[in-house]
Amino acid sequence: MSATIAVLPGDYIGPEIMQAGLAVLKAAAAATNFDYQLKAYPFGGAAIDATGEPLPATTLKGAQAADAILLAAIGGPKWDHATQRPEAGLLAIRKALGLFANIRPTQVLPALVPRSPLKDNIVSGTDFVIVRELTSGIYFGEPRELAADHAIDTMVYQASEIERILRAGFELAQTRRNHVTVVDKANVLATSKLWRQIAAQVASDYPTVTVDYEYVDAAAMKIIQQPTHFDVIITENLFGDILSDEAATITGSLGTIPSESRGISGPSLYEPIHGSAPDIAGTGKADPLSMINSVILMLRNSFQAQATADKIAHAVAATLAAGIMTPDLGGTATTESMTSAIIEQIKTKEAMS
Ligand SMILES: NC(=O)C1=CN([C@@H]2O[C@H](COP(=O)(O)OP(=O)(O)OC[C@H]3O[C@@H](n4cnc5c(N)ncnc54)[C@H](O)[C@@H]3O)[C@@H](O)[C@H]2O)C=CC1
Ligand SMILES: CC(C)CC(=O)C(=O)O
Ligand SMILES: [Mg+2]
Repeated sequence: MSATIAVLPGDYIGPEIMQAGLAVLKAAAAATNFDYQLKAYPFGGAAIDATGEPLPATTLKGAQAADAILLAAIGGPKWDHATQRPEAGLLAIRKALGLFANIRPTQVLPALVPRSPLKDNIVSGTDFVIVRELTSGIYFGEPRELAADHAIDTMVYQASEIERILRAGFELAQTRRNHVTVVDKANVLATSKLWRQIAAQVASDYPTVTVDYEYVDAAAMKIIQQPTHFDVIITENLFGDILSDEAATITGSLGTIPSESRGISGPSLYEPIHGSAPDIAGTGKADPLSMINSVILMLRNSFQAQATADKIAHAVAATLAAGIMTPDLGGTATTESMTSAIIEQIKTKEAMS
C-alpha cells in the first residue's frame, strides 16, 4: 500500500528546502521501490495569504488523514503585524494532532567535526537526543494577556502530561545508551518541582536507565562544555525549544537538524528544528539537510523503510565527505547544487549496486 504524506511547505526558505527534501525522497524511493503519494496543503503565512487562517480546516483534515506529515518552516516579518501569526498555526496543529513528544537529535557527523565551533575531540562522539514536551507549558498556558502596562504568560503542567513525556524519553533511552538527564528549574519553578517528583517515580520503572538532574542554566553550559555527557535529555516545552537550537549549533549548523513530533496515535510530523530563515530566503543559501534529514527520520520511524532511509543517509555522508556543503557549514554549494549532489550519490550507488 502506498504511504500518504501530507506536505506543508510554509514560508520563506520553507518551500526551497521542501523541494530539496522531496527531490531526494523521489530519487531514493525510485532506487528502493518505496511507494508513496504526496498531498500538499497551505500552512502558516502562506495559508494566511490564501485563506486568512494559518491552519485552514482542509490542511488539518489532510494532515490527520495522512500516514505522516512533512513540514518545512513557517513565519517571518511579512506577518509580524497580521491579526493572526503563522506561529499560531504551528502551535494549533501540534495541539490538534496531540503531538506531545518532540524528538530532536544532536549528532556530530564525522565529516562535520571540523565545522563545529568547538572543533576539538569533545565534539567527536557527541550523540544525544532532546525529548521536548510540545503541547503544554508556557506556550499554551492560560491566562495569557498583553496590556500596555503588563503582560502575563502562564506555565501549567498536568502530572499526566509530565509522566507521558518522561516515559517517552525513558523508552528512547532504553534503545540508546540508557542514560537520561532531566532538565528543569526546580530550584525556582513549581512546575519543575513536580517534574522532579514524577521523574523519580517513572525512573523506578526503568532500572537499567541511569538518571541525572540538571538545572536548565547549568545544562546550557554543559551542552557546550561536555556534550558527550548526554544521551537523552528530557525537558519541558520552552527549555527544549531553546536548548535544541543551542545543541544544533555544536553539530556545525542549525540548518542540518531534523525533528519528529509524535502523539499517542495518528501521524507523526517531521520538520527541521529551525524557522523560516527570512534573512537568506531566495538567496540559494538555505541548507537542505534539515529537511532531508527529516525525510530520513520519517522513512525510518513512520514507514520502517530502512533501505530507503539508508540510501539517503549514505548519500548525505558521502556528499559531506566530498566537501560539498552550504555556506552555513563553510561551503559554497547552493541549496540546489547540494541537493543535486546528494541525488547524484543516490544514483551512482544505485548504478554500482
Ligand atoms: N517550526 C517552525 O516553523 C519555526 C518557525 N520559526 C519562525 O521562523 C521565523 C524566523 O525566525 P528566526 O528567529 O530568524 O529563526 P530561524 O531558525 O529561521 O533562523 C535563525 C538563523 O539560522 C539560519 N538558518 C535557519 N535555517 C537554516 C538553514 N536551513 N540553512 C542555513 N541557515 C539557516 C537563519 O539564516 C538565521 O540566521 C520567525 O517567524 C519564527 O517565529 C522559528 C522556529 C521554528
Ligand atoms: C513557534 C515556536 C514555538 C516554534 C519553535 O521555535 C520551535 O518549535 O522550535
Ligand atoms: Mg525553536
